[in-house]
Amino acid sequence: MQRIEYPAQETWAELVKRPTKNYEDLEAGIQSTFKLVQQKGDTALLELAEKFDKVNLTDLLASEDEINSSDTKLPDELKEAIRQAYSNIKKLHEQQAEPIKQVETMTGVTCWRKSVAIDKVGLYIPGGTAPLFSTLLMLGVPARIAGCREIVLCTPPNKEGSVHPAILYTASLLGITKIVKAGGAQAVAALAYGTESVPAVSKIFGPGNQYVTVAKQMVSKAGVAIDLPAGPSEVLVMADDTAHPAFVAADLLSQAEHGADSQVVLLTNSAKLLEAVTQELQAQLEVLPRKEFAAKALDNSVGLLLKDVEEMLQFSNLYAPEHLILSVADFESLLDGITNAGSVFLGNYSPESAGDYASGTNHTLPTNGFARAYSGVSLDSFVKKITFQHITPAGLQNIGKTIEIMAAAEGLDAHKNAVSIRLKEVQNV
Ligand SMILES: NC(=O)c1ccc[n+]([C@@H]2O[C@H](COP(=O)([O-])OP(=O)(O)OC[C@H]3O[C@@H](n4cnc5c(N)ncnc54)[C@H](O)[C@@H]3O)[C@@H](O)[C@H]2O)c1
Ligand SMILES: N[C@H](CO)Cc1c[nH]c[nH+]1
Ligand SMILES: [Zn+2]
Repeated sequence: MQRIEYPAQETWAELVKRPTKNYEDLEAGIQSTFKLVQQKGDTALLELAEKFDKVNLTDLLASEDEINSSDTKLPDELKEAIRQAYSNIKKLHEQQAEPIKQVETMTGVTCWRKSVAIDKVGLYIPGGTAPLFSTLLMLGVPARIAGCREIVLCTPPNKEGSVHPAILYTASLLGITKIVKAGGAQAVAALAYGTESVPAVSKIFGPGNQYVTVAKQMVSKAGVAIDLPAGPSEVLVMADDTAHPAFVAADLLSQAEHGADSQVVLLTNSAKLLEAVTQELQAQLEVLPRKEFAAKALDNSVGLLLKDVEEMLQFSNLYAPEHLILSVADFESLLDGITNAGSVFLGNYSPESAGDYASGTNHTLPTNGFARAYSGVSLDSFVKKITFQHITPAGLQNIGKTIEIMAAAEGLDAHKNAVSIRLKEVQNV
C-alpha cells in the first residue's frame, strides 16, 4: 500500500482512479466472445469453458442429481449459516416492498404506482477464484420476493466440471433449477441472446470481474437491462486514533483478497495509526491463504494521511467507495455528510464482512466510482413500476382546461382534441 502524507487537493482526482484494464482492449475480446456465442450457441459455451475455465464439460446444465446431492456434501453448520443469512436478507428486503398509495391529485383525478415483477431474469454468480454462494442469496432472495417467474443462474464450472455444492444448495433453498455452467463474458452473452440451453432474459444481475462487468455494460447498450456495474471489490476505511489498527488492517485485507484488480483505501488523520495499520497489514498478509491476490491488490492501494475528519469525508465522497467503514469516534455526526457510497459500516465493531454475508443488506454494489449515481441491488431492481390513473367525468372537467392549454401551446392539436371531444360530451350530459 502506497502511503502519502497530506496530498494536495489537485492530486485527488488522480488518486481516486481505480486500477482498471484498458476498456478498449477488454471490449474487443468480449465482442469476439459475443459473436461466437451468437453464432454457435451451446457449442461456443462448451469451447469457452475449455479455454477460460480449463474444463471439458459433458453438459452445460447442472443435473437434478447434482443439485439434490449438494445437501449431503455440505457440513450442517454451513447449511445452518446459509439459512441464517437467508433469513436476515429476506427480512430486510421484504421491508423494501412499496405499498400502493392512491393519490387524488385533483378531485376526480386519481393516480397510483404498482410494482410488477420482471418476468425473466438472469443471475450471474461469480466463481472464477471463489464460489460466491453468498451472492446467490443477495440476488435470489429479492428475485423471489419480487415474484420473478423464470430465474436462470449462470456460474463458472469448477475443475470437476460441476458447480460448487454451496451454490447448488443455496439454489435449492431458493427453488432455482436452471443452473448453467458458464462464466465470464460468454455467460452474459448467453443470458442476453439465448442459446439452445439458455433462455434469453430481460435483465441480467450480478457482480463479477472486469470481463463480466464490461460484458454487462455492453449488452445493456444492445437493449438488455442490467442491474448496475458491480466490478472488482473495494473498501475505503476512515479511521482516527480511536480505531483498532488490527481491525482496520483486517477490513482492508478482506476486500483486497477478492482479486488482483481490487483496491482498498485508508484515510486517517493520525500518523501513528497509519504506521500501525501498515505493520498489521504485513503481519496479517503473511498468513493469508489468498496472499497472492491480496498482495497484488495492496500494490494498487493507498493509505492517505489527511488533515482532519472533514477532509477525509470530502475525499471519500469524491472516491465514491463501494464500501465505506467509519472507524472514527463520532461517526454519527458524519452520516448526513455522506453523499457517495454503496454501503456504510459504522463504528469499530461493524466489519464489512457482515454486509458481505449476513447482516441483511445487499452486497451487490456499485464499484469504480459508480456509487456517485447508482444504488446497490434491492427489491426495486427486480420490478418495474407501472403507473395508473383514473379520471372521472367530473375529474375531466377539473383538469381538462389545463391539458388543452398546454397541448395547444406545444402545437399538438390531436392531444388537445382527445380532451375537448370528451369535455363536449360530458358538458352535454
Ligand atoms: N461489486 C460487487 O458487488 C461484487 C460482489 C461480489 C464479487 N465481486 C467481484 O467479483 C469478482 C469475481 O471475479 P472472479 O474472477 O473470481 O470470478 P468471475 O466469475 O467474475 O469471473 C470468472 C470468469 O472470467 C472469465 N475470464 C477469466 N480470465 C479471462 C480472460 N483472460 N479473458 C476472458 N475471460 C476471462 C472466465 O470466463 C471465468 O469463468 C471479483 O473481482 C470480486 O471482487 C464484486
Ligand atoms: N465483498 C464482495 C462485494 O464487493 C461480496 C462478497 C461475497 N463474498 C465475500 N464477499
Ligand atoms: Zn467480500
